[in-house]
Amino acid sequence: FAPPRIVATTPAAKSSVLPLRSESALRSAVAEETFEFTAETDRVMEIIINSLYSDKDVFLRELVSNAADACDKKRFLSIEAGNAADALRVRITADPDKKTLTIEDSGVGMSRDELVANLGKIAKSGTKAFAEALGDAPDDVNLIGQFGVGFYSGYLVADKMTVTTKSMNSDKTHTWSSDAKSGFTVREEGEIEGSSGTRIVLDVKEDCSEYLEEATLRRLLKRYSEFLQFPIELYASKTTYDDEVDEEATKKARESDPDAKEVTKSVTNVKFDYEVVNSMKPLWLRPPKEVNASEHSEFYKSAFRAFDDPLRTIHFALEGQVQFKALMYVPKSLPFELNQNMFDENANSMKLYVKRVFINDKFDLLPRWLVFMRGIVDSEDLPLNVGREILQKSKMLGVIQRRLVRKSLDAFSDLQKNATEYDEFWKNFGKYIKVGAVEEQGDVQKDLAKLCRFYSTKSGDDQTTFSEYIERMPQNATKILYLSGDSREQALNSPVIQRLIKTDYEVLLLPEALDEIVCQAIGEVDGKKLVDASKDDLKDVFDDDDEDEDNGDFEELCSWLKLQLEDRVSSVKLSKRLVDAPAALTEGAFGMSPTMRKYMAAQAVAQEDEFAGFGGAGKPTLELNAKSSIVVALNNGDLTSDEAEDAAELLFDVAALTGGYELSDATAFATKVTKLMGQTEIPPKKEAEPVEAEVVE
Ligand SMILES: Nc1ncnc2c1ncn2[C@@H]1O[C@H](COP(=O)(O)OP(=O)(O)OP(=O)(O)O)[C@@H](O)[C@H]1O
Repeated sequence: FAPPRIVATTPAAKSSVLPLRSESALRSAVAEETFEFTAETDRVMEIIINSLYSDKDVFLRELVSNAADACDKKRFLSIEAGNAADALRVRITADPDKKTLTIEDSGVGMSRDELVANLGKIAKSGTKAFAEALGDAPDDVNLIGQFGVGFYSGYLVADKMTVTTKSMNSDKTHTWSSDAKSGFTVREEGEIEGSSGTRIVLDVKEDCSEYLEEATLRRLLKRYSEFLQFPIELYASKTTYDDEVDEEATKKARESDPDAKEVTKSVTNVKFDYEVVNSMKPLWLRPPKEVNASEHSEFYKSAFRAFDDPLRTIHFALEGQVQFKALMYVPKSLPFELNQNMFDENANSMKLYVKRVFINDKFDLLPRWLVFMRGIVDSEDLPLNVGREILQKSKMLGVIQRRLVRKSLDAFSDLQKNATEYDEFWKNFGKYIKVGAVEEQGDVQKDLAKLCRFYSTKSGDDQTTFSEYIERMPQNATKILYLSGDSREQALNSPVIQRLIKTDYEVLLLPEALDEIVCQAIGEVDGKKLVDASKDDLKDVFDDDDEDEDNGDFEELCSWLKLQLEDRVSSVKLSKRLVDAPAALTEGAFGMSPTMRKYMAAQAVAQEDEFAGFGGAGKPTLELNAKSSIVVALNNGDLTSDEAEDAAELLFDVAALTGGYELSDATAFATKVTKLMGQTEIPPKKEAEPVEAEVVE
């Protein structure tokens, strides 16, 4: 049955959510202003209209979630003001004759300024990032929601959108309208009695008429709005089979028997009315065991605009002094917003509800290293109408936070049981875990340390955990050694750990400054101290401290080198750690590794603060390899010669380069190397062998 044309007298219009005047009355209203979209918005709309055409369905999810958000806001504001909010609902009406689809809500609505601001520019992340991401996946409509361009997705199916809205805080009603090509107009509709709300009318494109069909709308709304807390009502047909008196048959029957009973017949009646299509039972209130994976998946996708399934689901209720229900998801991929800035404030997606009322998603329900988690907390005891600051400090919130962190840690540690899953997790969220290990203390830090992975001299392309490292440690060994570097290869090739590698003592290789900060913060794992291999004297590692500390036959060379390199080294001594390299630079216990020096210097530049110059703190020690031919030659040579001076400089520069330090004067280094190359004798060209001509028959 074809759905009817909607006229003013149908139940639909009578019970309109937003009590507006008829359309002609609206049109007669006053002055209209014309606006241009910001350049960014224009670009996004262009992308939406031209490239995102493969899954147009999402427009309905976007517009219905905006409508439900508006209802959420109104409910919250009404409670805060001590008023009862009137019936909150969202209504969807298709008119196949006019080719319009209308989405109405009785939410907060928008004032004129809000209309211009919210629907004139991109709400959140901006087009640049949007367009960049689309570069890789030009057809991925799921990105729309993630970029906060939800409203504009309406243009996937509509040539024109008209938004009529009345704000909770204003008596005036305004209409926004745009064909997405030539900016938008806003006009005032004059005073209209009644409550706030928004009505969006889409002029549906010729080739999108399926979105005017009841079956399509019902299917999509079921998918997208099942978990929304307000009634989502679709204007739909209802067929009833009623018994009616069959006059004709009754008359006939009574001709032969005047006392015959009325004859009835069954008739089909089709009525149109609004029908609630969602169950409105929040998922998190249901007993965890009764919610299956596909329900979680649907909920996760619709509540958090995700496009893949969650990696893990954490669903629990806490009873007792503090009561709340929580539902958290570990995402499978890094949420888009975090691509640009790993702690983007807008990326926080933990929603706080108090007794089923949405409060907001801006609370720090989790420490910042868990910013990637998505979820909902519904508290029974938090006050509904208290300011954010007070609530943020409340003890109850502290209890909730601790519990959420604990449950998250349990889930991560459970993930470790599945190597493939954990690899994926670590690739996406490893840096958050590391930041957590730096910022947390006590048991939480210990648990985070268990989740950390690092490259090592024995791990190859895989990474190792502290506990795997400890299992491989020699008996009685007490130190977990690490070395930072610009890259894994650079650390691996550093002369500082040559002998450790030769003697099979494992060293963690840390290619990022954060890794080193993590090791320093953790300090100790299962009683084994974490020690920087370039700072430690390694006495107990090599077990050969019988050799005394003095520099023996090299005493004079060491003192001379110290004088030569006075501004760059704090001391010069014979080394126990070297195998092939002639020399290495090492740091004292309180020194700073080259990686850390560079990191601090970069921070100082970035922040332009008092740390500037900090990178130069402390001088390293130059350690010499007594078995190296160049060191032996220097020791036996004339230290007053220019050649000895050059060799001393080169010795230092090579040690600095291989250790990951930056050369202070690269030109001087190049000059010396060029001079050396000049002394290299390259054998003369070999006589070319006469080539025998091939005989072609
Ligand atoms: N039905 C509505 N009622 C009231 N305000 C609305 C409605 N629809 C949109 N808005 C306002 O317009 C803004 C922009 O909406 P849009 O969907 O483009 O982005 P968003 O909802 O903020 O971001 P996201 O889509 O990522 O949630 C919203 O933040 C809201 O303030």
